[in-house]
Amino acid sequence: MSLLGLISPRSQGIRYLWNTRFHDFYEEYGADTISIVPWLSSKPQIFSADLEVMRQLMSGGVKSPWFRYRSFVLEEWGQNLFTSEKEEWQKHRKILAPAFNSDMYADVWDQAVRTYHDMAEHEGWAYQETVEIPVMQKITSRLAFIMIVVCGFGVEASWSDPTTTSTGDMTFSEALRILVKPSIAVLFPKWMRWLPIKTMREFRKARVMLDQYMRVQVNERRALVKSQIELKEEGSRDIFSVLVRANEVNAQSAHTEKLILSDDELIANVFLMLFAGHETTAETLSATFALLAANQDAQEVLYKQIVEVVGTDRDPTPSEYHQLDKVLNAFYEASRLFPASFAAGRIPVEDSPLVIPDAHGSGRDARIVVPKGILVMGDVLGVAYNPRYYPEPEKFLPSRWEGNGKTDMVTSFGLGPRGCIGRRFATTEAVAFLTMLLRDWKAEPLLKPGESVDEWTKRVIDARFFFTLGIQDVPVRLTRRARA
Ligand code: HEM
Repeated sequence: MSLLGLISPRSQGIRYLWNTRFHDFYEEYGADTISIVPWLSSKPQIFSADLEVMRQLMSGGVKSPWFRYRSFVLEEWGQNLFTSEKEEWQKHRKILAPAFNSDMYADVWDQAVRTYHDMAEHEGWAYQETVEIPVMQKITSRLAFIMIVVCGFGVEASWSDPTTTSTGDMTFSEALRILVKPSIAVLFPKWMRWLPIKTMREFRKARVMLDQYMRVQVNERRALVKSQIELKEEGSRDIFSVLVRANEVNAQSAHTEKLILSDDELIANVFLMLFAGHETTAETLSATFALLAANQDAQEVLYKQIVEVVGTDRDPTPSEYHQLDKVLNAFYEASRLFPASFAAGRIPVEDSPLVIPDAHGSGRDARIVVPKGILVMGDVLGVAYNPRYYPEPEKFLPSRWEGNGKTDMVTSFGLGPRGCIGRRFATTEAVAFLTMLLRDWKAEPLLKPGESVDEWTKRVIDARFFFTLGIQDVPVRLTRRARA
């Protein structure tokens, strides 16, 4: 979409995709894939809410001619798994994938449980019967931040760490928080960071500090990992340590020496985790709380399963993840209704065929060739609200994910070999945290004076856009559940 398109009242800016998700847009043209031809200037674009078209665009691995639309935010730290294509992408994926293993997920689970206890203690919830949370995102964002800092970087972080920048030197945690909070600083040209504006100054300082810190860390961990390998000792399980270790092992092996990341690439990938995994998880979790608060029956189903599986007097263990499938399904359903990554832009690097299925009875599939350089937008929101795939798409129905193979239809984490590498990281964190919180508390809408639940739902269950799609501020009231 052009700048003019984004600001024109007819297009309603970036909310256009949200406002058209109920398919009137596609129905108007009798197709799930349409082309948009600008009146004055700029190239035509193709939009598709068809799952088959999305598969062709998004699933491609090393051979795919469909390159991702460039993301300046994710390029901030250099080439990484998200921004690279073809053989370069394959190299990054092969090195990173082993870090996402069952040990790491067990670590994520334990850390999410620990963080819940830490939060309850520091927020003073222990002796309260009700807790009012004006903005749930403040909780989920801090959780997601701690998770990625501890399990991604291997750095200690806790609920009581300061959240604002002190006037003295920044801590590592503070600097990360500045970079990770949705800031317009990343969107402006780099020279603008030298302007005498507080946000820009802080951003620049945090950026420089983290860069220096990470370079020292790479060297220190490399030395540590080398000695661990020699002594055949087990290393730490955070992503950073696992990557440094994989790099060292590969560097020592004649067969895999091509699978080595430079220091810059290593750092770029660790920061990518922070960006790709923080806001996405925090917003989806907040949406899950909002939807469960507005749908008490669905919340009771989860509560029942949590008590059946875990009981009320011990913490859940990582091996119970699969038994808590109703909790996972609620998170999946929230990610369908509020897909953080709401559109998948792809541009072919050569003229490329695209099959457009006959979704509305036109008689046959269309086979087109998309010229090199034309933007094709996989409309993730359009698919998520397409009644051909999800009956009554606007309803929050976690039970739609029950049954064998149903979760293959989860599109909110991407598709195929280029799908989200952090999917299990996010779902593990979510299931562990939801289990802990919903076992202790019943979540309900926190209403304004005189407001009804319907009015709350209208106000809150609505999209908000920044780098990703999120939900409006979620105000929730927690009431303590009686323990058996
Ligand atoms: C609810 C949480 C999350 C959602 C909804 C989500 C969604 C997605 C989607 C849709 C893609 C594919 C985008 C495309 O093809 O254009 C993706 C890719 C990716 N995600 Fe996530 N993500 C989440 C959490 C995470 C976490 C926790 C991490 C890291 C710890 C992560 C790391 C990545 C990376 C590195 C890629 C690029 C993979 C590749 O290109 O091979 N994500 N994510």
